[in-house]
Amino acid sequence: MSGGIESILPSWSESAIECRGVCMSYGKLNVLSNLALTVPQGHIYGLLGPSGCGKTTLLRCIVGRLRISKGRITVLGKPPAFPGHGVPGRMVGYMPQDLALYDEFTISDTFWFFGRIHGLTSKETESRISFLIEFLDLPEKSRLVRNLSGGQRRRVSLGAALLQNPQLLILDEPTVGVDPVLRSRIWHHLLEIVKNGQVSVIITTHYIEEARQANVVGLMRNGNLLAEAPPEKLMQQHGALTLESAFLELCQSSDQSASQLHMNAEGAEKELHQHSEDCDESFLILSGSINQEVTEEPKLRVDWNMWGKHIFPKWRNIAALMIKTFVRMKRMPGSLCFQFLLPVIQISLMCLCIGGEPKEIQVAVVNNETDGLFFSQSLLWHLDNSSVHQVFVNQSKAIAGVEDGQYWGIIGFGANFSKYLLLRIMEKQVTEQIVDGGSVHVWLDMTNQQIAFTLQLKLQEAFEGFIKDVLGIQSYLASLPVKFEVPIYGSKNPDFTTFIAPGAIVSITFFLAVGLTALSFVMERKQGLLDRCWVAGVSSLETMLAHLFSQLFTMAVQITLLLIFVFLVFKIPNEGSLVLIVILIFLQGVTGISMGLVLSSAIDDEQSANQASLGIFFPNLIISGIIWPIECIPYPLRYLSMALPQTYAAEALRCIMSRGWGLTHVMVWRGFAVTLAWNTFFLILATVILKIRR
Ligand SMILES: Nc1ncnc2c1ncn2[C@@H]1O[C@H](COP(=O)(O)OP(=O)(O)OP(=O)(O)O)[C@@H](O)[C@H]1O
Repeated sequence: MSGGIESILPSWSESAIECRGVCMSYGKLNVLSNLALTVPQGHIYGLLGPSGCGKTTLLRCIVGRLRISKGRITVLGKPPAFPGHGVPGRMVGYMPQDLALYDEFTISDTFWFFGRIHGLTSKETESRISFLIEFLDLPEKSRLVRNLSGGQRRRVSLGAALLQNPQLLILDEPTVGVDPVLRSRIWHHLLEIVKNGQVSVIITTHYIEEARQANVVGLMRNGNLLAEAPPEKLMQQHGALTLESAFLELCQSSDQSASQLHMNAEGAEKELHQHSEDCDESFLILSGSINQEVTEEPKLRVDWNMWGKHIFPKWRNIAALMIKTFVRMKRMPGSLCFQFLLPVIQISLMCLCIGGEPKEIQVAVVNNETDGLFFSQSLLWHLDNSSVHQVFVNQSKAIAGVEDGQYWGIIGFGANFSKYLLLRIMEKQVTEQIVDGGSVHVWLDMTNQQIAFTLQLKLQEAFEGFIKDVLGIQSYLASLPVKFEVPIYGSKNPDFTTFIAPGAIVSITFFLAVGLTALSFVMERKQGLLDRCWVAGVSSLETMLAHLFSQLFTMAVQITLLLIFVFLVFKIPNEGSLVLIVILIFLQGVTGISMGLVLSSAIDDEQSANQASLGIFFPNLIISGIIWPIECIPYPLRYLSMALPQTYAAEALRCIMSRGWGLTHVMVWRGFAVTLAWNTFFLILATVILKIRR
């Protein structure tokens, strides 16, 4: 059997594809075992076999998308993904089984997209589009792919593979769902393009009989090639009238060989040898015999190039991918508005609902004062009416009201409140009874900390205002012996919104970027779009960069709207540099994108991507000191908090906005440094995972 298929098939000097001793498995599932296959240059090769036998897997190994564990593959003279090789790239036209088309594209957009990647000129693209539309009987080129029928989509997908007139066509079931007339036209076209010997085609099909038009057919079963020969020879050999019956016969004899091998390995080996000798003149190759020979061949596998086939990114590809993203955005205005407005909605809700002062707190007032001064009344006038709603009732109704949850507390005055209060202020020595009678008695429902704190604060403010009224310039006599001077940073009455806003801005930007990146990559991978672009010559680095650049545009709009709302609408104070604020938020967005890349490289379906994004969101929000100061976090967790991407970034933004600090302060540059470090880490991690999982 030396020389393999080349020695027995007529007049093909070179092979377009050569596979020798190829093994490939998904985890423990061995899909290709010791497989040998030769696609002669300038011929059509029909790869046949039952569902699940490994045809698609083999094609993906041939285009370099899957890594083989053993053996050798040569495509157009070099291993796939060899540096500088056009496979993947312009030399190969790949039509995957799962169509892999952008639903939001029109037919014309689809061809333009692949045309840009292959570096076709506008004129070339236009003329190919006109030809393909006519040849593949496609509807108007302005029709959206998502509105096409299954068969029409399949033809668009075939058109994308034919677009650049590649030297090698790899077509995974291009004729499924295509009517017999068009099927015959497609075969006719394939026969035409291979005529001059420059183009080779490997095609899989479930319609075994249509493969009779191929120059060679390979019959695959259980990851092995049972036979490889011109169809007529194969039928002749088995005395079969159809290719299907020849295939059945081959399967049966392969089963018999396998069971005999199982019963008596030595005997079976002899038999196989005899059988292969018998077949030597018959153009039939049993995979067992050919494979034994080639497993000894040196293994040549290129796996150093994690990015595909070129190390330096091509701007042409990045531009094509960015145009793709913008076209898709244009076609999905609802989704675009959602992306732009979501951060604004989130920050607005946060500013409106968190950190504000409670309003209309119902409080029962029990005023038993009977003397003529009515200081109690004067003090109640100073109580902020917008926050505290006073309801005058008697003692028993007040207690019952608090117990029923009707009031948040009771403010009580004794019968001699005014008299005793005056005595307390004026006299040097007073009894405890006078101090007690001159005090406002407050019973609070303390189950709601924020409301209870507000009531305490409002009563304190009311008392201060009242004392000023009563004592005028001598009011200091009744003040606390603690004086809060003008604050060094911030205002005397800080609000919680000012504290939470910087952290909220950072986490909204970060998680939106995580979610959008992870989802878009996972969806594209699932639909086979990433694979198809990769085979067309786009490297993973270019895909990442294009996503980053387009996402930066989205982020620019998001951040502009976010800051307009934060500073102009909600008037959150800012003492620092707007430039630093914008850069830090952008960097956090980029960290989010890189984390999204990590998730999408590790996760295969959108549900898991959503779960992962959500799963990270809440713990991160809680532990990063965004909602509550990190000083409240117990120690082991505080170390974890410090290591998270948002803790120091939120702190830095807070320092810029509230204290007006710049990069000279450690708390500010530390936020930038940690953000950049996380960026680098996530990008390296995504690259490593992509390399491992490729
Ligand atoms: N990503 C994957 N992970 C794990 N197993 C896989 C994966 N892709 C395919 N397989 C398995 O590998 C085997 C071969 O699949 P493959 O898609 O190559 O078959 P096929 O011959 O192309 O089938 P069909 O004609 O139905 O498309 C099948 O058992 C399939 O379940």
